[in-house]
Amino acid sequence: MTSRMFHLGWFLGNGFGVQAWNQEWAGTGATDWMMPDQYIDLARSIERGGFDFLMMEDSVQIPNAYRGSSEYYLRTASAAPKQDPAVLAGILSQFTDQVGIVATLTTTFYHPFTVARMMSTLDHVSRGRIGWNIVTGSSTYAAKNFGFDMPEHDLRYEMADEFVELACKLWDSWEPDAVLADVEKGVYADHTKVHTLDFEGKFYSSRGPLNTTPSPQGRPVFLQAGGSEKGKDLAAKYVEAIIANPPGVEKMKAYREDIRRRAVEHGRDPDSIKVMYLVSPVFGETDAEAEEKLARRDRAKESNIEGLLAGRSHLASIDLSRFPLDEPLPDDLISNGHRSSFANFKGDGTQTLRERILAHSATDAVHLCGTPVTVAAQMDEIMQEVGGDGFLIVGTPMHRRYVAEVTDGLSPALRRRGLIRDHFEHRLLRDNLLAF
Ligand SMILES: Cc1cc2nc3c(=O)[nH]c(=O)nc-3n(C[C@H](O)[C@H](O)[C@H](O)COP(=O)(O)O)c2cc1C
Repeated sequence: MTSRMFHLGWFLGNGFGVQAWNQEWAGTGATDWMMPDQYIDLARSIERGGFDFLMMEDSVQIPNAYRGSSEYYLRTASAAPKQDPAVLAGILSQFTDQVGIVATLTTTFYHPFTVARMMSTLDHVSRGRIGWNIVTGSSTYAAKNFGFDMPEHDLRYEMADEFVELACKLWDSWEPDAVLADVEKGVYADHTKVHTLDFEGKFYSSRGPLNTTPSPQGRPVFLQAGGSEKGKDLAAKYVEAIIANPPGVEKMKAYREDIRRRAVEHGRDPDSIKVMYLVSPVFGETDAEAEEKLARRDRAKESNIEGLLAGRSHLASIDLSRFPLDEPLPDDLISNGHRSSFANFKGDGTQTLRERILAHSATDAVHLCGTPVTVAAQMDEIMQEVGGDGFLIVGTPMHRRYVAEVTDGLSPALRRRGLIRDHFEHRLLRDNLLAF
């Protein structure tokens, strides 16, 4: 049986932040992280490697969850400092031609008009290659930077729904043929085709219209990564790609079936939403070398419990230093931050916090390990089992050597099996993403 092609994205998990700054192979990351160069190299490499898009994480705070302090995060440059991914998206669009560029912008802290205008501008300057990772944010401290307390988890999704509705209306406020640019007659736009909205919602209002013209894609491609019930519903209603991290092939399959069912309930074609699974493959010159590397990484986790706890505390907005390491977390502990990821992390209550922190991976739905040829075969088998639609590679560690392993090792191996594109058929990100 011939395998179906699948999609690849690259997830820049620490956004426009400090990457592998003090590790082997980090290059000049410690001093140059705030400059665009390494991201330009990354974007060009994944374009060569046939990826659909580069997705940049974002958050808008210096974390303070672990021990109620920013000490760990600032000492280790963990999740902070960080710059605005939308600025980087604009730069990357000028150094690439075909790959999609996805920026994260939060619905909880920004205004729909700001996001609609920003995305429209980026879609223009990239000639139709922009995506928006729609997130509701998770950190109490981020909310405080904007002067309010973090709204409750499900309420944030209700706000996000109205946010996207209004943003769509703003993108549609110009009819497609409103721009004439008639130099001879001296008429730029037909004002009768540019409409005010006078939108009055529960959370947002806006007069409109948008003060920029319709962009190549009309609106950005929508992506989303929340896996709670509300998160999945928002995704099923609006997005073209959902990022997921359900552990193991069976759960991956069930997750995809669930999303496709929800999409149908929203009157959509289930093939118009791609489910992409987080993975961070480990490569070696031989399978044995890759296994050894993976084992070394697992051993390194054991000596970095504090770092792992601090990371989880940040994502969950819960100070995990308060809980005994050798007992399970309390049953009734739920997160107002990354709710579904935290529930996955907690497990079924039979393992202690220490066991969970060592066992759970935030970046791997399944473990991929071996030579590029071996990993390509593993991906083939998993995708056949799951049914689609692709993988989102998390660069850990995020440095140029790892990028090369993926784009110049794995991508050619996947191409030889006919699993990923060998050229971009279309100009627009949406068309490439929905092409198969
Ligand atoms: C792969 C992945 C990427 C994410 N990227 C971001 C991000 O850049 N910024 C952010 O605030 N939240 C991000 N999130 C959080 C989700 O979008 C979502 O808001 C969070 O997981 C809570 O949703 P849930 O409770 O529905 O799971 C990400 C989650 C995942 C799994």
